[in-house]
Formats: sequence, structure tokens, C-alpha cells
Amino acid sequence: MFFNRNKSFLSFVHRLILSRTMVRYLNQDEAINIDVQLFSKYRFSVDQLMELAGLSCANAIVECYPNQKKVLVCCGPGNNGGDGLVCARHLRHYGYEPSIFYPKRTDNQLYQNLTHQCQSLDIPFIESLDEDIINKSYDLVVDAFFGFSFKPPVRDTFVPFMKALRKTKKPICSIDIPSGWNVETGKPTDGIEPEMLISLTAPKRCAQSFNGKFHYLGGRFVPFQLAEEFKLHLPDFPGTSNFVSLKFAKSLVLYIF
Ligand SMILES: NC(=O)C1=CN([C@@H]2O[C@H](COP(=O)(O)OP(=O)(O)OC[C@H]3O[C@@H](n4cnc5c(N)ncnc54)[C@H](O)[C@@H]3O)[C@@H](O)[C@H]2O)[C@H](O)CC1
Ligand SMILES: [K+]
Repeated sequence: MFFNRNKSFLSFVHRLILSRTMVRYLNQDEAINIDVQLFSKYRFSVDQLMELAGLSCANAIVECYPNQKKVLVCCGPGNNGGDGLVCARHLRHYGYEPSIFYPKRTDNQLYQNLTHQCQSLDIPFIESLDEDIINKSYDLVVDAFFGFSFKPPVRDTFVPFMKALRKTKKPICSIDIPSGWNVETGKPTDGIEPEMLISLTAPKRCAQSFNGKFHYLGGRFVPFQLAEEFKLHLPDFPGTSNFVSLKFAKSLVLYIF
């Protein structure tokens, strides 16, 4: 059956290997540079990209954690946190029971609007975080504390929160970057160990040392010219899906069966 679905199984495997092994892992400057180009040259708004990114994260989470409905979304002060707020809203619409921990808010109108949208869906905002709270009340943690603008070491306010993520027994899904990791060199000795990573736009260098269960690329919005300019070699997204596995073996099994 699968020979009919494509020219040949071998040509599929060849393309799959290339797409998984060829995808480029960005350094921090490249990630920031692409960000700037998306907003300037390609005239995307941050709201648009955040919505597309957060939606792709919610979809990938539903794919991997269909029964873990009680989700704690930990949001940081930047756009990574914004992705988390969007992800929480979409998970709520998908019938999940998200709660949000958002310790450091800003008066940025976009974040205030995203917060209001979550509150309008009765998504609770919790006021404190430690590993007992997580272990007792949640099935899954979404880590949207920090993305590619993180500069180590973790500042004092966030130290206890990162400790809770490090100590919890519950699976963690990190958005774009496992928070607290060096964007380029990866996990510090006391770093968190997420089970799932959803890279956005293109994977960052730290993702090369990620060996958790699930690694997806989300955010299906990269202009073809930009992908070409930065030689991103992004994999093909299947059908109308807005996330694609970067784990070669999983894609092969999915194809065959
Ligand atoms: N470019 C894209 O394609 C898209 C990117 N998205 C998401 O945006 C983040 C990057 O967002 P940014 O606002 O630049 O930064 P962060 O969210 O990573 O964090 C900045 C925030 O964190 C504070 N901070 C930095 N270092 C520390 C530290 N050591 N301790 C405590 N706090 C720290 C800093 O002050 C800022 O307030 C990217 O990863 C994506 O998730 C878009 O949403 C989608 C498209
Ligand atoms: K993160």
C-alpha cells in the first residue's frame, strides 16, 4: 500500500533522512535575526506569529498527551510566555483543563489581552509554584518561561520556579527552548529535562543535545525566501498539520503504518 502512496519507499526514506538530518539548528543571533526579518521584511505582527506558534504547540501537545488533561502552563515575561498563554487558550478549547502560572507580568497590551482571553475562558491563574503543587494537581507542565532570548544564569525571582520544574515527576513540554538551557550549548548541570520540545520557526543549537521522547517543529509560517536565505532546510509538514516530528524514526513508523 505504501509503495502506491509515493514513488517508492526508498525515495521517501531518502527524503526523510535528508529532511531530519539536514534541518539547520540556529545559533542565538540567527534566531534573533530571523525574528527581526519576520517582523520587518515580511511584515508579520508578533500577535500573528504568537497565535500560530501557540496553536501549533497546543496541537502537538494533544497529539502526544491525549489523556493528560490537567496542564500547568508556566509563562515567562517575554514572547515565549505569550506563546504559552496562546497555547493554554487553545488547549482549553480542545477540552483540556489548563491552569497558568504567570509570575512576572508586564503592562504590554498584547500580553494583557492574551491574559484577559484566558480569564474569559475561566482558566485559573495560580499564585505559587513548587514541585508538590505540580505533582499533586497536574498531569503535564508546559514550560513557556524562556525562549531564545534567555541569558543565563536564571535571575533570583525564577530560581525557585526552575527548581520546581527540575524536581517534578510530571512530564514537561518546553516551548522553543528548555527554559534555563543555554540557547546554544544546551543543558546546564542543574538544567530541566523536558520530555517534549517544540522548536519554533527552526530548531536552535541547544536542541541538538535534546534527547527527550518527543521533538517537534511548530510554527508553520516561515516564508520560503527566508528559509532559503538562512538555509533552514525545514522538513515538509504533513498535510495541513502545523507541527512535524523532528525525530526521524517516528516519522518513518508513521509513514509505514
Ligand atoms: N521569532 C519567531 O519566529 C517567533 C518567536 N516567538 C517566541 O518568542 C520567543 C523569544 O521571545 P523574547 O521576548 O525575545 O524572549 P524570551 O521570551 O525568550 O525571554 C525574554 C524575557 O526573559 C527575561 N530573561 C532573559 N534572561 C533571563 C534570566 N537569565 N533570568 C530571568 N529572566 C530572564 C528577559 O528579561 C525577557 O523579559 C521565542 O523563543 C518564541 O517562543 C513567537 O512567539 C513566535 C514566533
Ligand atoms: K521555554
